[in-house]
Amino acid sequence: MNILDKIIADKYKEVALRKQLIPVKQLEQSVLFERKSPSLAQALSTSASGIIAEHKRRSPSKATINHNLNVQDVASGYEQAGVCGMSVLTDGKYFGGSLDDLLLARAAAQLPLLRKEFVIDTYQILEAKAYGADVILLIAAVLTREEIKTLSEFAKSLGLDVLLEVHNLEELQKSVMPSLDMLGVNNRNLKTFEVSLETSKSLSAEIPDDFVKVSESGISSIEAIKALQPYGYKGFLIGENFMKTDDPGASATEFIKQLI
Ligand SMILES: O=C(O)c1ccccc1NCC(=O)[C@H](O)[C@H](O)COP(=O)(O)O
Repeated sequence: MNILDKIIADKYKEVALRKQLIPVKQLEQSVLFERKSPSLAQALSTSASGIIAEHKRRSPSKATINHNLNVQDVASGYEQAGVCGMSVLTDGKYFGGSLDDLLLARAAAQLPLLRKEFVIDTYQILEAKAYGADVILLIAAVLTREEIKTLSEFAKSLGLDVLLEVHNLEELQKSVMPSLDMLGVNNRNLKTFEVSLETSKSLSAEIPDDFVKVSESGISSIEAIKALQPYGYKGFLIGENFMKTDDPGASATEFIKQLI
């Protein structure tokens, strides 16, 4: 079983338990349900930098990245740096994140927030809205076309943007549909954890122009972004490169200053 299969098997159990504890009605009563979400896709399409900066304590490929930060400080630091959006990992077991992280990021910053989660159920999209997200991630590798359609249309009905993540051509071809806003190519091979920007480069021509293109993972230099821009990428999801520092906001500020 690869890591993604393990994460998803755990996620089905977790979501079933969460549903028992907090009914849908209660999520819908969150004051954040009334909030109009700013669009990350729109922010990326008009931005000179296109940075989506991530809050990431640890991951299956890196046991420790940074456990010494407050998510609220990271969120306000990223906002001051001028990033287009922030990605908040909410998975606990594999990434050390939580929905509370999302809520605290929401309280600290106005920028578009992505709930970075392994979404397999509409319930998680209601949670995303109730805890202040503006964007959800759907991962093509773990969803059927029908599931992608149901989940993305549900997210759109709540006013959320949808980022669909692919790793290869097969995943891309099965997933393209109008209820998606952004297509993300993940440069990390989830079997070997190796990262290669070639994945983004080789898939770019297959992504229809209607979608904002996002390159994800393994981006740690201005040169990497300059190399991806000619392939049409407008968004760049960066986690570890900022989070491994003592002050991710300051490091994003310096990065963007050099980029634009
Ligand atoms: O990061 C991992 O090890 C990982 C393993 C299995 C599934 C997903 C994983 N990462 C999620 C992400 O997509 C990244 O956190 C994100 O793209 C940022 O990547 P990086 O800049 O390389 O930290």
